[in-house]
Amino acid sequence: MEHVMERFQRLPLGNICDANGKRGSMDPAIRPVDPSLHMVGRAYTVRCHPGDNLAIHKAITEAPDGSVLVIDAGGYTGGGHIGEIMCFACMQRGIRGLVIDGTCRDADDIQALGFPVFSRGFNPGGTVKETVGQTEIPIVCGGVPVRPGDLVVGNRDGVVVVAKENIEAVLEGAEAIARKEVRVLEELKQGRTTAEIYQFSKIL
Ligand SMILES: O=C([O-])CC(=O)C(=O)O
Ligand SMILES: [Mg+2]
Repeated sequence: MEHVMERFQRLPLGNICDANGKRGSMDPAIRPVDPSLHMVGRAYTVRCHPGDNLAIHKAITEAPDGSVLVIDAGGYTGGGHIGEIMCFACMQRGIRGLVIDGTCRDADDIQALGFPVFSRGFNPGGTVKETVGQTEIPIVCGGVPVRPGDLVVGNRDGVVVVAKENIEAVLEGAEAIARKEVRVLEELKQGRTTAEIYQFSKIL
C-alpha cells in the first residue's frame, strides 16, 4: 500500500479525478492551510457536533498511522475546531493529514508544523468539548460521501476521494492519463493545436 500512496502522491489531482469518473472532488471552499503540501492516506472518518471538537480528540487517539482524518463538522464556521495542539498530536500518532468541513485556527503554527490541513478557512473562536460524536462511520465532507478506508488525496488543487474498491483501477487510469498528457504536450511543442490533437476539428 505504501507504494500505491507514493504513486498517488505524484499524480495531478485532475488526472485522479478524471480516472475516478470525474467524481470525488470536494467543494473548493475547502482549502489547504499550506498549498505547498501534498497529502495522501486512508480516511478515518469523524462526525463531530458543530462547534464541539471532542470527537476529533477521540479520533486522534484511535486512528491508525497512515490515516487522514476526514471530519464532518456540518460546515460550521463559528469557531476553530482544530489548531496547533491537535495537529501536533496528529503528527505524533502518524496521522498523515486532516480534512474538515468546518473551520480551524492557529494558521501560522499549523503551517510551521508542516502538517497538511484542509478546511473552510479559519476562525480563532473556541469550541466546546462535550459531545463524543461518531468515528468510522460513512459521512459527507465537502459534498462528497466518504467511508472509512477510502483514499483521500489533497494538494493546492483541493481534495479528491476515491472509493476503497476502486483504488487500483483509478491509480492505473490516472497514470495512463498522465502519460497521455506528456504526449499531448510534446505534440503542442511540435506546433499542433489542441483542436487537432483531440480531433475537435470535426466539431469546431
Ligand atoms: O484546543 C482547541 O480547541 C483547538 C486548538 O486551538 C488547538 O488544537 O491548538
Ligand atoms: Mg490552539
